[in-house]
Amino acid sequence: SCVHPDRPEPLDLHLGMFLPTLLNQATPEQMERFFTPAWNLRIIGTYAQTEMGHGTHLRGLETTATFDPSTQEFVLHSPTISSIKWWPGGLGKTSNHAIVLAQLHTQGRCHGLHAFIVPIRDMDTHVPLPGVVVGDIGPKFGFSEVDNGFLKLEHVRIPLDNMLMKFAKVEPDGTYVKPPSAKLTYGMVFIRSMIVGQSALALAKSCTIAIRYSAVRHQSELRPGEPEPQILNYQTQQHKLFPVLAAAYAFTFVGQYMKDTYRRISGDIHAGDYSQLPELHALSAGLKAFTTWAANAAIEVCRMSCGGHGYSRSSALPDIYVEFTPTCTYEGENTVMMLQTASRYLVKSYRQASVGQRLQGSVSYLSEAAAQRLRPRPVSGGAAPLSTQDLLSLVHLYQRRAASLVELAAKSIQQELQRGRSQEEAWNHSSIDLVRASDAHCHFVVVKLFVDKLEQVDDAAVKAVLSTLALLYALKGLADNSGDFLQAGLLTVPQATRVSARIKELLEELRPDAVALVDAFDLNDRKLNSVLGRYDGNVYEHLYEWARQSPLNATEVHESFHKYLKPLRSRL
Ligand SMILES: CCCCCCCCCC/C=C\CCCC(=O)SCCNC(=O)CCNC(=O)[C@H](O)C(C)(C)COP(=O)(O)OP(=O)(O)OC[C@H]1O[C@@H](n2cnc3c(N)ncnc32)[C@H](O)[C@@H]1OP(=O)(O)O
Ligand SMILES: Cc1cc2nc3c(=O)[nH]c(=O)nc-3n(C[C@H](O)[C@H](O)[C@H](O)COP(=O)(O)OP(=O)(O)OC[C@H]3O[C@@H](n4cnc5c(N)ncnc54)[C@H](O)[C@@H]3O)c2cc1C
Repeated sequence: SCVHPDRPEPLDLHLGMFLPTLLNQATPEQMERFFTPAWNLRIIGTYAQTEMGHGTHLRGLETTATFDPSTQEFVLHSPTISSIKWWPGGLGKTSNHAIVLAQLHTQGRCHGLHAFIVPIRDMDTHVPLPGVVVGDIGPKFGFSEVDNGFLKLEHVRIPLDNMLMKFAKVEPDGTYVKPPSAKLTYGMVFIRSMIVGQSALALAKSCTIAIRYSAVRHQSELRPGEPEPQILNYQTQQHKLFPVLAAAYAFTFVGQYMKDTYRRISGDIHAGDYSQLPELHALSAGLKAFTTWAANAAIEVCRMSCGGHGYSRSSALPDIYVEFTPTCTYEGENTVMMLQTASRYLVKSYRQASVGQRLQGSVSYLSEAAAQRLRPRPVSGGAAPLSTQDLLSLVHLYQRRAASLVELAAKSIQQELQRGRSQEEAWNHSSIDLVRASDAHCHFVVVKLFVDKLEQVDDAAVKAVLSTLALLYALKGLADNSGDFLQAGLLTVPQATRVSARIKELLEELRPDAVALVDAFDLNDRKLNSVLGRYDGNVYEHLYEWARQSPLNATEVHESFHKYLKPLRSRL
């Protein structure tokens, strides 16, 4: 069948990770030897890092690469059942090479995880090479188009020059040369940055389908005796879908920002300036987790808002969900990514700000908060006046919520230490607070970027409707997380009531533009692949046609009648 755009494919890892890893970590000679044939699909590769026993804990990966100076080769080996590479996309049946992440051993010492290019299948016959046991891991929740595979290496030898050596090196005598920064070998920042844009696309597709269908679907009675209304006129339907629409726009802008930031900082890194790598790691890890969790939940809201037909594959919503949901797991499991952002960036920045350091980038607000803590608090101590119309004041509110939760997490660690717990235990007993702090930080970044984007919009009408969407996104987030704002003294109960009232007004304001706002995503019918989301709104005829095409309808009397039902009857 023709390849459908956006469906997962066996070549995704080749295109999305094998080639980018070569670009980031191969020497010019290795680029010549591997990138060119890989670009021409002579070499088809995957990124084999995860093992059956470890995905998150990279330092726990067991595959070894031991240098043999007598033959100038590395010996790649899977020492235990749990060390078998497990999950890499395209590994099972498609790839003939793999970038294998293994613990490098040379001159009797282990130097940690490094990347090695390992041929796994014969370039002509595609038969697995000697010492290579490779196959598919079996059916999954989805991703049925992709042969996620396993790879067991039995003392497989590769040349010295198959270790990606742009940063770290092994000399012919086995001497290990450290990389300029240990962080350069982690990788994965590229895909995490791209996933933010994938979250936006998944949201745009889902709310386009759900909002268009909600404009076509008529159901029940709003006013006795009147025709059944469009379900999009129900306040509850708007309350489900319009925040998703707002998030789709928000994440589109964040996805663009993430791509631009990745491009800018990876350019600096290639020029030898690694100073921004911590910010890029923290931002990509946090925003990947924040946007995928939010999008994952929102796709289900869109599906359920379409009633029974949303559960039909004809809507495309089940497939969008099944294909999107692993983004919360792969490329860095979301909880772990949130902890990375908090522990490796936010708390570290909080401590620097607390001793007066002026912070830059997305955490500069922590310096403001530290300075604020040194100033005498206002006697009233109450929440500042809340404007449900002024976007900048809402950005400031999100900033203060984030600062408050970062401080709460940092203080929790301090308190645990004062109770006599070890560093590791203190951090673990504060990890719920750490995740909350990361979530709040990312939420602030998203709201701020949405509002910043409005400054670039010249068309008054477009700016007005985008401002309404931004207001809805910010106020809905405030309502959903009112506990944080109340706990931080940033919101009062009367203000929370006003927020709820304002949200209802915004839903009403957006109703006339809702369909135009999803049309603006410009997702054609082929890309949406949804009967419910058709641009022409001609749902029922196409739903009937779609059902008629079902394989089960190839015959009027299915063979099961003769094979099972009829014999069963005769035995009763
Ligand atoms: C163009 C066409 C495209 C076509 C289609 C493309 C679509 C592709 C679809 C792809 C589909 C599926 C792909 C899925 C692929 C995968 O899943 S690959 C495997 C992913 N696995 C992970 O992400 C593992 C997650 N775990 C980790 O990253 C590490 O274990 C973790 C960071 C959590 C902990 O590692 P430690 O070694 O314990 O590190 P720490 O002590 O926490 O930190 C040490 C310092 O290093 C810094 N750090 C950590 N990670 C990074 C990084 N990635 N980049 C930069 N820096 C990093 C960290 O901040 C610490 O710094 P400090 O010492 O504090 O200064
Ligand atoms: C569809 C799909 C495609 C994939 N493609 C690839 C690929 O191409 N290449 C590849 O190498 N891998 C791939 N993976 C594997 C993926 O990267 C891992 O599944 C992911 O990194 C999570 O690791 P894990 O499965 O070991 O889960 P675990 O790390 O075991 O996580 C299980 C639970 O433990 C928790 N946990 C783990 N560590 C901590 C911690 N330090 N603190 C708090 N909680 C913690 C997690 O939050 C989670 O709730 C793919 C996975 C999927 C589902």
